[in-house]
Amino acid sequence: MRLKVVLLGEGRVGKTSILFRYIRNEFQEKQQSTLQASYMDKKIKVGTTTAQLSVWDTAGQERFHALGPIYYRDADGALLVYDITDSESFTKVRKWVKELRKIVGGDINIVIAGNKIDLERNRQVEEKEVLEYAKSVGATHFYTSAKQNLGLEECFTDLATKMVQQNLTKLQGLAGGFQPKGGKSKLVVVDDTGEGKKSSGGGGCC
Ligand SMILES: Nc1nc2c(ncn2[C@@H]2O[C@H](COP(=O)(O)OP(=O)(O)OP(=O)(O)O)[C@@H](O)[C@H]2O)c(=O)[nH]1
Repeated sequence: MRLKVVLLGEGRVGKTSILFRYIRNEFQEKQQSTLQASYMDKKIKVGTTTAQLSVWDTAGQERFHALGPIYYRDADGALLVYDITDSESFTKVRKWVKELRKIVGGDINIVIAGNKIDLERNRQVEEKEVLEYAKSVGATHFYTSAKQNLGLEECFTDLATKMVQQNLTKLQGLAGGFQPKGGKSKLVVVDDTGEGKKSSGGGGCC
């Protein structure tokens, strides 16, 4: 099962760092700003299902905001990242949630990550506010540190679990759609040649 995740959030909150730490276990103190979106793949196991995650990193700077839909419109899930030392970056999360719900729809899976938890002493975003907000929009919230490799496995596992469950439910729904009301499935052959009698009786082919 292939699943697409998009990382969204204000510039400098740590999206690229989260991606590099989660997939390659690398971290750079002087990570450059993203100018072009890119993605990395990772296999993840959820129960008995193996999913191939394509995790897309997007540019957070405001001037790139209009590009957002290109990356998120066919996403199965979004990881919305803010920096716990920057309250503006949390305000931006609220905007992303509204935008995603409006454009992609209510069923996109959302996880919120409060990054840079290693800088707790400089915290600007109140925990109570974040947790209440996350609950109100049906998202889960995790604290992460790309620098110290904290919370990332939990974050992606939670998002992957939601996406896999949603996909399995959709697949079951589709399979159910082919079941005739009577229960047993029947193959109905529709003859559109106008010579139905000829082909159905004789046992010959074509
Ligand atoms: N202390 C600390 N610094 C971090 C952490 N994650 C990222 N950084 C630093 O924050 C800065 C910005 O990180 P990026 O990963 O480039 O942030 P981004 O959200 O991808 O930024 P844009 O590409 O501009 O959207 C870099 O200097 C990182 O080293 C973290 O968990 N803790």
